[in-house]
Amino acid sequence: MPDPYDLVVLGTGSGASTAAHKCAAAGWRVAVVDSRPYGGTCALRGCDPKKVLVGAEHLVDWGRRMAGHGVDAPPSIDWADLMAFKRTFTEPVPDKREAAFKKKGIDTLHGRARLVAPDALVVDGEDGERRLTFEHLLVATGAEPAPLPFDGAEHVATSTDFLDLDALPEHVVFVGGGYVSMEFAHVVARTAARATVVHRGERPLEAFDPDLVDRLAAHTCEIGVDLRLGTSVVGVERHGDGFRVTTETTGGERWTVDADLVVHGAGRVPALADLDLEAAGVESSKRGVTVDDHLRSVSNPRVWAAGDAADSGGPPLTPVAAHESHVVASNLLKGPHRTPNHDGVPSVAFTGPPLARVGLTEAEADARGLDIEVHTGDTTDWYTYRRVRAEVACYKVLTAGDRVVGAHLLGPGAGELVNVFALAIRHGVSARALRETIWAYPTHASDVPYMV
Ligand SMILES: Cc1cc2nc3c(=O)[nH]c(=O)nc-3n(C[C@H](O)[C@H](O)[C@H](O)COP(=O)(O)OP(=O)(O)OC[C@H]3O[C@@H](n4cnc5c(N)ncnc54)[C@H](O)[C@@H]3O)c2cc1C
Ligand SMILES: NC(=O)c1ccc[n+]([C@@H]2O[C@H](COP(=O)([O-])OP(=O)(O)OC[C@H]3O[C@@H](n4cnc5c(N)ncnc54)[C@H](O)[C@@H]3O)[C@@H](O)[C@H]2O)c1
Repeated sequence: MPDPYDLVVLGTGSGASTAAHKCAAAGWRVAVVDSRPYGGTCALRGCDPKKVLVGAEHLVDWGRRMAGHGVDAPPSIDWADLMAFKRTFTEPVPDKREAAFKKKGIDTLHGRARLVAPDALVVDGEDGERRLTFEHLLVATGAEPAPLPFDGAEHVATSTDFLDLDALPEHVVFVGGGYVSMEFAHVVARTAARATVVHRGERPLEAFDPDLVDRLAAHTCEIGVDLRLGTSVVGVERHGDGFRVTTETTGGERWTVDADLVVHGAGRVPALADLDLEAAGVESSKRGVTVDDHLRSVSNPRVWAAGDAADSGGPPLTPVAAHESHVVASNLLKGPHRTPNHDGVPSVAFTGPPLARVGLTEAEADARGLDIEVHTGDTTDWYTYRRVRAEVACYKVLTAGDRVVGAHLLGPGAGELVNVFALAIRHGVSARALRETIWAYPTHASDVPYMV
């Protein structure tokens, strides 16, 4: 294998792949390194397997809502079968990804990477340690579950463990009330099992519109999830065949709940801990590798970062990691000229129904001093939502003059519809243009003119 490399890429997920492929296509000598099977979080342990489970959950929920309205016997989830179906998506990924790298002439290394000098690293693999030197390094090591600062943290399963369960235990307690916990709790609620979410904040899904979150939170309780707000998990211990979870409310009251499984949904942090960045003079913060506007390390010009491991100001989401990988590739090949554009990045919590946002919240628009108009309403009695017997559906769209600056959607189809508003925000499509577009009917998008 040639050494030094023009580019070594740490990671094989969304933040890594584009840069590796583009630089190899330009004739660079490239190596990729991963300590886990190739493919990264999204394809193997995140978005893709999660959405397979969510798809089944939505089918069960829709079937339940339609029961007695032309549909008999709502479907039910067979967990083992669903997991087998999920694995048809995840299992082929590592070999396919590695073969694609190799086909482009990229060297593929397996093992844990650690920096040892400003231009060198060591890969600790099955065949022992191997030292590599590089002209450029891309850190795309992603994120990992945040360390939990309480006794018994070793008993807490990760989202990766949850997504690979052969059987779903009777009662699952989730620590935290963000994306992971809320999405998984809604899946659990559509099985024979029970879910409890223990969240320390006053609302779950804190980055979303508070009014829509309140509706979703109420619905979450209605479908049987025990949602404990203003409550922190402060300890987990073994108890019989399961676990006892100790919690404390903001008022200082202690409460315990017994669980068959406790799952970490308490946030993720950049996976930099054992990279030894200091050895290469690479500065980082708790949000990732400290980078300039071009995603280059501020302290070591050989080093670049993209995705969840980069302190780029972008949210830790797959499309952002992929976009940043493009930006790094472009800057590596043509010199630093491109900056990432994080405007109008949509985000969806795939609960049942999904909750989506893009652009600014009302509070963020106020903080920027924007003179906004708020278009909001309950849509459960609109045709689109009555037809599927939606129990909860609403929207809030923010405009400043003729400009759409934020959109917040809750209800079936929200995860697709938000992309229309993302297009408008990112490319300056006016509210008037959205009203005057001829949308296919009847579709979720055909409601857009009534929302702006
Ligand atoms: C359960 C879950 C669900 C999610 N759902 C969504 C969703 O629906 N939509 C969405 O947009 N985002 C979702 N995300 C977030 C999304 O998965 C991430 O933002 C995205 O995968 C980040 O890509 P990345 O390339 O930065 O990192 P990753 O895909 O995490 O890749 C990093 C790679 O680096 C490797 N690595 C780390 N350290 C080292 C080392 N020292 N040496 C060698 N290799 C190393 C890791 O093994 C990993 O393969 C979800 C995340 C989770 C956990
Ligand atoms: N649909 C999606 O796009 C999707 C899905 C899953 C994950 N993700 C990504 O993964 C990241 C991590 O997701 P997540 O759900 O783990 O974290 P999160 O940051 O969304 O939410 C975690 C919440 O847990 C709370 N918390 C922390 N410790 C606690 C404790 N001891 N007791 C009670 N509450 C506690 C925090 O206050 C926080 O609000 C997200 O930021 C997101 O970028 C995205």
